Amino acid sequence: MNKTATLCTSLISSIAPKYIRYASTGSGVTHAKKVAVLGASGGIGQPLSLLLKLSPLISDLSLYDIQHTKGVGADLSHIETRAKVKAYVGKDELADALKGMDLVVIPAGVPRKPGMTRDDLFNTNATIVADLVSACAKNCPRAIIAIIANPVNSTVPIASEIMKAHNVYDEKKIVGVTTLDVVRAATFVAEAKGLDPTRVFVPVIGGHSGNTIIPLLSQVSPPVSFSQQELDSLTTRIQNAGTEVVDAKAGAGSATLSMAHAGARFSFSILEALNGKEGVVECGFIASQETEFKYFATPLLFSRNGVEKSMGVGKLSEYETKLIEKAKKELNGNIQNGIEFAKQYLAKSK
Ligand SMILES: NC(=O)c1ccc[n+]([C@@H]2O[C@H](COP(=O)([O-])OP(=O)(O)OC[C@H]3O[C@@H](n4cnc5c(N)ncnc54)[C@H](O)[C@@H]3O)[C@@H](O)[C@H]2O)c1
Ligand SMILES: O=C(O)C[C@H](O)C(=O)O
Repeated sequence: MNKTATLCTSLISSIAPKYIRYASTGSGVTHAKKVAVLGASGGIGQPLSLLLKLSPLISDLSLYDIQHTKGVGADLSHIETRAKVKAYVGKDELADALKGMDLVVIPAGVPRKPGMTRDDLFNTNATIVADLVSACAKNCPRAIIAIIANPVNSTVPIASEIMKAHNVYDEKKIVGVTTLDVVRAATFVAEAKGLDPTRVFVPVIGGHSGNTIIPLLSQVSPPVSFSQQELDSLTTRIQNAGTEVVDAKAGAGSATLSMAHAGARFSFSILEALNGKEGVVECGFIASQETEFKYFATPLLFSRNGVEKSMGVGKLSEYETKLIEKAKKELNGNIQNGIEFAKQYLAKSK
C-alpha cells in the first residue's frame, strides 16, 4: 500500500468507530430501519435528524416539515454515513414521507415561551399531531410512533384515538417521549452525589409536565440515599427543568439540544429492540392497564413488536406515593382533554 492509502485507511479507522460508538449502543446491526422525523426543520428536528443520520441502525431517513426541509435534507445528505436522506416539504408530500417507515418521531409543534405551561400549547399542537397521526394511520399504520410534541400528556391520547378511529390502533406502538426527564434526573443526581452520569439510571414515571413528572429517587441505580432536603430539591429541579431552559432561552424556545439527544437515545433503543436485542428498557408514556390512569409513564421493555410490556412502578416510597396523589388531577385532566379533542377532531373530519 502506498503512503497516502495507508494514511487514508488509518484515518477512516480512527474516525469511524467514534461515530459508530455514539450511534449504536451495543448490538450488531442486522436490519437497518426506516425512520421519519416530522418537524425535521425545527429546533429539535434538525439536531435530532443529525444524530439519527450518524446511526448505522438507519437505512432511510425521511425528513418532513412544512418549511425548509429541502435545505436540511441537502445538508445532511452529504454526511458519509449509510442512512439515505430524503426531504419532503408541505402536506402534499407527507404521504410519501411516511410510506414504509418503521419508526416515526414527531417533534412538530410550537414550543413554550416564558410564563407558559405545556398545556398552553394544546390549541396549536393538538391539531398538528392529529393531522400528522392521521397521515401515519393511512400510510404507515404499523410504524412505531414516538411523540415529542407537547403537551405529551394530551398528544399521546390524541394519537391513540386517531389510530383507533382508523382501525389500526396498536397500544404497543404509540409512545410519548419522556426520555429527557430521565436524562435530566440522571444528570442532577450524578451532580449531587459525585457520580458518573453515564452510569446513573433514575426511573421517571407519571406524565411529562410539572407535578406529573415523578422521579423515583428511591429506585436510583446504583443505589444512593438522599436526605429529605435533597429529595425535595432534586424532585423540584427535575419537575421544573423544562422551565429552567425556557426561562434561560428567554423567548427563543425550549429545550432542543438535550431533547435531540434524548430523542436519539430513545429512537436507537427502539431500533435495537426492533432488530431483536433483548432487555431494552426506556421510560415512556403509554396507554396504561396497570395504574388508575388511562395513560402513564413507566419503564418499558421494548421488543420487535414495540412496547413488549410495562415494567411497572416498583416499590414506591411514601414520598413518591404522595407525589402521584398530587399529580392525579392534572394528569387525568390532560388525558381527558386529549380524548375530548380527538372526538371533536374526528367528528369534524367525517
Ligand atoms: N417531550 C419532550 O420532552 C419535549 C422536549 C422539548 C420540546 N418538546 C416539544 O417539542 C415541540 C417542538 O419543539 P421545537 O423547539 O423543535 O420547536 P420549533 O418551533 O423549533 O420546531 C417545530 C417545527 O415543527 C414544524 N411544524 C409545525 N407544524 C407542522 C406540521 N403540521 N407538520 C410538520 N411540521 C410542522 C415547524 O415548521 C418547525 O420546523 C414543542 O411542542 C415542544 O414543546 C417536547
Ligand atoms: O419545557 C418544555 O416546554 C419543553 C419540554 O417539555 C421540556 O421538558 O424541556
